[in-house]
Amino acid sequence: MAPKYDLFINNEWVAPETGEWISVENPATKETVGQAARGGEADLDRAVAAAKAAFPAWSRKTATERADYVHALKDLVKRDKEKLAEIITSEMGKPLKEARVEVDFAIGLLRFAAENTLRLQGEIIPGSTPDEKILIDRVPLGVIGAITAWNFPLALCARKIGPAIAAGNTIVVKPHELTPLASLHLAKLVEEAKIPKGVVNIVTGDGPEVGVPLVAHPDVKLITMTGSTPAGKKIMAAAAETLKEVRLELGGKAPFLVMEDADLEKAAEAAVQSRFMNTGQVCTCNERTYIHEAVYDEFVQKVRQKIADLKVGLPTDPETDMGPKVSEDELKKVHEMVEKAVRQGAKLETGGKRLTGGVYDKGYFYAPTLLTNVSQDMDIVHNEVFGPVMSLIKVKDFDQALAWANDCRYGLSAYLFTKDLGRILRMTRELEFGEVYVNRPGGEAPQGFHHGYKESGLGGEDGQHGLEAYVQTKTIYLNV
Ligand SMILES: NC(=O)C1=CN([C@@H]2O[C@H](COP(=O)(O)OP(=O)(O)OC[C@H]3O[C@@H](n4cnc5c(N)ncnc54)[C@H](O)[C@@H]3O)[C@@H](O)[C@H]2O)C=CC1
Ligand SMILES: O=C(O)[C@@H](O)[C@@H]1OC[C@H](O)[C@H]1O
Repeated sequence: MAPKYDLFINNEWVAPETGEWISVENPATKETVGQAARGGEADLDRAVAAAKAAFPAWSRKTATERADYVHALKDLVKRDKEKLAEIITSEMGKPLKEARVEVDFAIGLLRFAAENTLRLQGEIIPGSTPDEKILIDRVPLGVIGAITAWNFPLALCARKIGPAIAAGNTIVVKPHELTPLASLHLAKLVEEAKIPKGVVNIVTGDGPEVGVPLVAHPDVKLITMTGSTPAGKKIMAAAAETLKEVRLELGGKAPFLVMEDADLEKAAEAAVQSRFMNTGQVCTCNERTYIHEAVYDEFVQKVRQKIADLKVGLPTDPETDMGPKVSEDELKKVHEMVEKAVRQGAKLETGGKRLTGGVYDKGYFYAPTLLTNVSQDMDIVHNEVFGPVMSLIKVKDFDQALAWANDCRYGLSAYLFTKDLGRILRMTRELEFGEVYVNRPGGEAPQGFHHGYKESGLGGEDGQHGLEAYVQTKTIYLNV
């Protein structure tokens, strides 16, 4: 039977004040796989009050004590890896093998937070008199508000909960309304790990009813959000009312540069993987592939074959490489973008349509799509597709590739395939992206730093820099 979840507030499961629940749909079958409470503002207020009440005791625990709790949570996630992967797949549609990778990533994020909270060091600097010392301490902020997207239902939650609580804060999480189930299972593990009440609270519901009051709440000190650029801008503007810090992980439009000296086989493999992983629904996906004209034809041949080899099907089938889009709306958005690109002169090599027949009729399956003859002025080169559509653009040299890569309002990830160290060094200076993959496919590490420039966001997450986002400095002029 599909599970029905209440809200997780103060380590208790409480019914929403709205008296309503959201049905969560499997995008591969349209079956209901669970129900999550439709929270409202009063629920959110209760959750923030619980988090605020929990803060003094939690922040007074030693870093080691907090780390032990986060380790315990991580161990339970590890224990439930298969169960969590199944939940992710059922609510989001990514192939089970990718869902397992997501669980491993969540484990890595929790592990990093637990292992590194003792490294949140302060500073001692000379005072203004011989007897004075100035201490710059690092202290937690208080209640954190976290808002997540649907493409990584578990990892995005872990990415925010781990460092926030390890650093001594308490947290209220609003998962995406399409995919709340993995985070609710995580809430059960928070309970089992005996993390004290009120430290982690999960309020499900949609953006206007839970997200908006979370951002507006005066007792919430920092908002960390993953999602679209338009929503991120609204959140930033709303947070200004209470002068809250915001950390925003937003859209991307990653360029993938393939130069004439690249290992073409590896580049083609990585380009396809980085485009079609999670059905193209990752902010770091290869959204536009720039290929040097000397190797363009050979590269097209290689990616055409690799795309033809992709098996689209039920995400629970071990043979499946690519599952459905997450929703009907998302599928339509992608299809309209492809149609527009073709109207603007792109050549549709393969795909470009919804898949039908057999299992496809039940879900939101879109054919892996290849567009050639794409030019820099087309809309598809500038707007985030977030779907299984590969756009190939021919460039005459590295200068043109760099210029076109930077001709973009986003600045999260980029890819470069070349053996030329001079080009690699030049790219480090000139490419306007916060995360660059050189001669490898995408996929960030928990110890790295996931940070977008321009309209891709603000602040960044992961690693030591990401952990430090959850503390503020306190300057103490110490005189005895
Ligand atoms: N950065 C990324 O990795 C992601 C980017 N996207 C992009 O966003 C597009 C739309 O996806 P959506 O799910 O509609 O994203 P969205 O940005 O609307 O939703 C993300 C989260 O923000 C919440 N939210 C939305 N508006 C809010 C507001 N004003 N105040 C507080 N919370 C708010 C939502 O309830 C959800 O939990 C996708 O097609 C894709 O292009 C989607 C998912 C992840
Ligand atoms: O939201 C996104 O798409 C990214 O932040 C994504 O989250 C987990 C993946 O590893 C990231 O690329």
